[in-house]
Amino acid sequence: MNATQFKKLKGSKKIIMLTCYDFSFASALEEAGVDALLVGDSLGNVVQGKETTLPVTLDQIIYHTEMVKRGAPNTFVVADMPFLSYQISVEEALRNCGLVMKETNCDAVKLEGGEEVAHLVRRLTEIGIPVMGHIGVTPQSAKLMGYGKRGKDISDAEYLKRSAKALYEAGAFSLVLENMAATLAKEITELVQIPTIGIGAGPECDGQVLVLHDFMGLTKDRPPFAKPYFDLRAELKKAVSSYKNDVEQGKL
Ligand SMILES: Nc1nc(=O)c2c([nH]1)NC[C@@H]1CN(c3ccc(C(=O)N[C@@H](CCC(=O)O)C(=O)O)cc3)CN21
Ligand SMILES: CC(C)C(=O)C(=O)O
Ligand SMILES: [Mg+2]
Repeated sequence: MNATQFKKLKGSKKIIMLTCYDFSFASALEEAGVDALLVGDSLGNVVQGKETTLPVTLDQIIYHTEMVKRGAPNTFVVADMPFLSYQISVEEALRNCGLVMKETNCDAVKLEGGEEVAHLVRRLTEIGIPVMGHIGVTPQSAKLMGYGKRGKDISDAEYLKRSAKALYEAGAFSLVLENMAATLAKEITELVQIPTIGIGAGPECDGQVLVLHDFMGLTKDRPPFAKPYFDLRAELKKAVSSYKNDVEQGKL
């Protein structure tokens, strides 16, 4: 699937997306039938144990994306551009996004920001790099804006709607809507002709994304909107105790 085909999923099916950071999970998630994998800069939190996504480097995103695409060669894989890899200048952004495409075989890049990055989305699209936008809570600006729900007052809601429109018009093939009022996410989903992928943005988006470790019930602190579908922490405790019994009873 290419990004133009991905775009056409709007209105035809709900898009199931998870984050992923390595080969084995990528392979298992492809087999499980997810539509798309995001190599999120959330790897800073769930893989590296950092407090924010800010320390994640371009090399780390390349390293993880290359492994994920190898594990899921037939799945749409998006690389999340890390902080400072696309904010300095259009030239640096084109070089860094291009490098990710060259070195990982991924299918698209994602970058955070609203109308203020639309010019960059247009340039990337012009050179053949598909861009997924990301508005609402944007963790790379959490030191400035925090993680609180977006779009609660009229001026923020207007900014987010203008931004969705600007990113769509600049050529973005899809938009992540993170932690925003569900009514606003619904309006944005109706406003743009590209699929919206929600996380904490209510049920009316065209698809949903969750951080894999939250989804599996592995993270201790997860955002209030992240619903676990498995209790991996509890299952690991049970499995370790069963392993311990086998070892102690000389069964191995
Ligand atoms: N494990 C994990 N899951 C995620 O979904 C995730 C990450 N990490 N790291 C990158 C970003 C950060 N995200 C977050 C993190 C926290 C809140 C959160 O706690 N929101 C509260 C308000 C907190 C505040 O006001 O400061 C809320 O009620 O919305 C939301 C999104 C989503 N992303
Ligand atoms: C939460 C998703 C959308 C993300 O950007 C990430 O995992 O880094
Ligand atoms: Mg991210």
